[in-house]
Amino acid sequence: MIAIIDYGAGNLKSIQKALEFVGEETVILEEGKNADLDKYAGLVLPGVGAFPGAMKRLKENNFVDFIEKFVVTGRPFLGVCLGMQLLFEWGFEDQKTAGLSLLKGNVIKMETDYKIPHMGWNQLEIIKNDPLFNGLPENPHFYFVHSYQLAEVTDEVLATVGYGTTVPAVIKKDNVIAFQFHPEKSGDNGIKLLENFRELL
Ligand SMILES: NC(=O)CC[C@H](N)C(=O)O
Repeated sequence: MIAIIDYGAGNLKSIQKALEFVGEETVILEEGKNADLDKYAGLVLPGVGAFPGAMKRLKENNFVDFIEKFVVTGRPFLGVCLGMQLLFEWGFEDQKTAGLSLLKGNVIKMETDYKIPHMGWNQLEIIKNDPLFNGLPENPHFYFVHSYQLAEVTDEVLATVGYGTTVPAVIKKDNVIAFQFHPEKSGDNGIKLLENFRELL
C-alpha cells in the first residue's frame, strides 16, 4: 500500500487514481503525527501550489518528522512537481524558504526566454539509465506545469528536459525519487513510470 500525503496542496485524486490503475492500494494521509509508517510500502508527496505555503502546511500537519522517519526505512519515497521541489534545501518562490533537505539543490525561478509557466508535453533527455525507465521510449514525453526549477543539484540527475534552459526532471538518491513533471497526467508513459516505481516497493 502506498500512502499519499495530503497537505492541502491539491490534486491528490489524479495521482491516487493512477496508482490504483497500476494495481496499487493507496491511502490518503491527512496528519503525520499518528500515522503508522510501518503500514506503507511507499510514500508519495504530490503537490500543486507555492513552496512557502506548502512547507508551512507540511509542518502544521506534522509531516516533516513522518517523512524523515519514512525515508530512513529505505522504502521508496516519490515527490511529484511541487512535491519534488520541497525535497530540496531552499525554495526561492515568493520568499526564501527552507525545504525538507532530503536532496541537495535549490529551487529557483526558471531562467528561460520561453514562456513561463512551462506547461504542456515535453521530452526527457535520459542522462543515466535506470530501471525506472524500463519499457519507456528513448526520449519519453511527459506533462509539465511549473515556473520554478531545480538548480545546483548535486544528487544524481537521471533525466533533464530542455525549455530554453536545462531543467532537472528526474532525480534519484537511494530510495528518494523526484519528478518535476506529472506522471499522473502523462498518459501511457506516466503509467509505465508509476509501474516501475511500484516495482521498487
Ligand atoms: N504546478 C505547480 O504547482 C508548480 C509548482 C511550483 N509553484 C512551480 O511553479 O514550479
